[in-house]
Amino acid sequence: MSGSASGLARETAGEQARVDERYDRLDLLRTSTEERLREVRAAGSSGTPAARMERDAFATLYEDRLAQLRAVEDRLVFGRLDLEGGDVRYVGRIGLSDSSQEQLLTDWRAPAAEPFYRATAADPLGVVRRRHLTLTGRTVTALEDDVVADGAALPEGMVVAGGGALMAAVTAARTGRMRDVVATLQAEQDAVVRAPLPGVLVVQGGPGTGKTAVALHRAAYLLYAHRERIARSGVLVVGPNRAFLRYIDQVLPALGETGVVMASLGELFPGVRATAVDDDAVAALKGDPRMVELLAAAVRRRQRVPAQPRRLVVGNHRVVLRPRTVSAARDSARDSHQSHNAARATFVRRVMNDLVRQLASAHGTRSDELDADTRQSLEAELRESPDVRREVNLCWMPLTPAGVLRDLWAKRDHLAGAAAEASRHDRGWRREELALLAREKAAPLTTADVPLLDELAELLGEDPTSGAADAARAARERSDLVAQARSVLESGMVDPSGGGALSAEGLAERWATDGPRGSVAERAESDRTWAYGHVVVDEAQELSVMAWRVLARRCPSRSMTVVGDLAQTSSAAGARDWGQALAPVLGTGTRTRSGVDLSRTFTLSRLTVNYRTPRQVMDLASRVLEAHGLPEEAPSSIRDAEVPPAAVSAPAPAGSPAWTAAVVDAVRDQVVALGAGRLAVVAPQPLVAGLRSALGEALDDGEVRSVDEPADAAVTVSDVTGVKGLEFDAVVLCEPAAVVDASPRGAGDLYVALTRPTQRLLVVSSAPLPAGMEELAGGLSAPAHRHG
Ligand SMILES: Nc1ncnc2c1ncn2[C@@H]1O[C@H](COP(=O)(O)OP(=O)(O)OP(=O)(O)O)[C@@H](O)[C@H]1O
Repeated sequence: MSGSASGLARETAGEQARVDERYDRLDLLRTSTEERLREVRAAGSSGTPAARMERDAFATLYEDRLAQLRAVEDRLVFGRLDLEGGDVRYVGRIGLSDSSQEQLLTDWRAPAAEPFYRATAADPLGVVRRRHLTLTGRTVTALEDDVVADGAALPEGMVVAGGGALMAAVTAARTGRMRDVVATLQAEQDAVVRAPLPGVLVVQGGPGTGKTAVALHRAAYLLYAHRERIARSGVLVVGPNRAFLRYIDQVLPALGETGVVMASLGELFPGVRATAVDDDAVAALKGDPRMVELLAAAVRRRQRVPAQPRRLVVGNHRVVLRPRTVSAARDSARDSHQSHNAARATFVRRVMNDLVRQLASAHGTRSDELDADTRQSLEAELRESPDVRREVNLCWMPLTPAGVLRDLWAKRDHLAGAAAEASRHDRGWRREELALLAREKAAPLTTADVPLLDELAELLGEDPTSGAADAARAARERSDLVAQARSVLESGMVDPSGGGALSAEGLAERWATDGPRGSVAERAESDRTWAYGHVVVDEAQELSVMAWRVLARRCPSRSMTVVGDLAQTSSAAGARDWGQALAPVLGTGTRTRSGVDLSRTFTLSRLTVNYRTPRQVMDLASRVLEAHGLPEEAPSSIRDAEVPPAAVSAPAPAGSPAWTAAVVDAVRDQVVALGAGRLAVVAPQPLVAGLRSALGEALDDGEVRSVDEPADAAVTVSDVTGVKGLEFDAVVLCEPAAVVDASPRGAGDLYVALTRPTQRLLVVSSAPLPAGMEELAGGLSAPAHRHG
């Protein structure tokens, strides 16, 4: 069933008029918000502090609203539902109503929009026809209809347009930035997006199944649907590295959400931005649960008892720091079960008591006769003594996480001693393992160090002398200020112009839950002990036990969305089983004294359709998956490749000049064949630098980039780790056998590399192709033949 050409033209013109009406409304809201912002700013910095704070608060609010209204420009309206009974509902990025409060546009996250994603012929949810509108700029360029109700039930004269909004979206050339998929979210994805807030939801899905897309849409959905519960505590999205976060950073703003905190694993500790990466084996050790005991032992070993009594000069007198006294003080400080820095006060008090007694008797006074003033002056005398300060500090120093960690890696005796002590509680540490962990004191902190810093921060507590304490204090002060600002607004100061989205009620309600925009993000980022309302983890299969422990601390409510693919695990500390990986989050093994199991469970959802990779490429990747016995089934693709995957055999060993020339030739051919679009050259790590410089010389200036550079480069050269989670129109994969051999999880890496292209895959290899790729090997062509 389909409409005639003229019927379709009429239909399109009708939709255009409706779309124009909604953009007009958007324009009006923007103009009035701009106007209000101008007025607030024009008032300048005059008036009482309360009035200034009030204006600041309004300015933030208007800026926030304006940013949101601007962010939804692209594809503001994308859906229409024709409902039984004749009602029509438009679905778009935000909710809009006209001046008489008639709903013009339904926010995609509202319950009323759900049938747009969920209605099926079997369960039409009251929908007769679902229409996808494709816009270019503000112009309607295509319509596509699904008849959801029984065709016979269609109202007379209803036009049904063909098209392919999903196909158009998945075949579009990639820009290097992820786009939202709100217009074409599929039912299995929508079910994940709208899943209930509480608990741990694991989304297992093969490559290209939209896990990242779904995770981000879910964050936006939760902030909309449960704003009152989580806006104040915030949502944290964790990705593997900065390049990945840059790739996804436009999705949430386009969905109207700007206050989400995005962090890579290396940024989860306030004040640290670790980008250095350890070798696999070292990272695996740093992610090992044995680290918990090792770090605890390292801290305990910094609570020292001198082997011999120490004579200390205090003015003209002498006192003795006795090992027995220090040992007793240490025991009572430890018994307080406080963190190291907090318990130091107990330790010092106990030691000082003994020293005060000695000094009193040196002065000829009995300590049991001391009045408070005398006691205070004796203590002051002791504190002024450099000997006392030094020796007491040596026994129980205030410590910082970074200081302890650097010392642990740099000082052999520290590490060996802590390992020996930890081994009493835990499986022992082998000498070779300790040798791997050793490092120069000046070496930069790595991403795998970050969870260890967090663990140490738990053991050490706040160091009153460190910058972190200042930052936490500043965050608390800011938080107080925000509370004050909120109360000013709540005390009756409302927007006098009223009406529309910024009505008095709306404003008051909003301030009660939100505070000024950015404030949650700012506070959360600078406060290690911040408890997020929800945490979303992408590429979750790569996280070590130690990293999961950090996330468990950041999210005491354990409301989490965890997305990943066990078949793509490449880090040695990563997951092979979700239940095991999540043990630190679920509290697995936690029991009450009477044996009641307190551990939580998680809900598992699966995504099964690959929207990225063409069928022929995915088939190849599935054969690799099977041949190497990787867990999980490959997803099915929704479209065929225009060009099937191919392989060329390189004429000389990898890395040689002739090999490099063959790769450069292959890349040049692909760039030409691709036209517009992005290409990745993926190679084993040792070959990356050579390829990057050869391609830089051979191709046009500025065309070749590493993944760390701006993502819109035409050609990216990277190892597999760098392209994880990303996608490219074409991929030239070099030396797949070496990718497999490079690490115990090499087959997973090959699977990742093979599933990056949206259109073309070309393999260049000097060695025989690995298991699963035999069919491609059958078609191996020598470059000379190819070019001949
Ligand atoms: N419903 C959809 N409509 C249109 N495009 C979609 C849809 N779902 C996913 N995509 C597209 O498919 C591609 C893959 O999505 P995404 O990167 O989220 O997958 P992934 O499961 O995280 O993949 P990987 O595990 O390989 O990192 C993206 O380009 C995304 O925009």
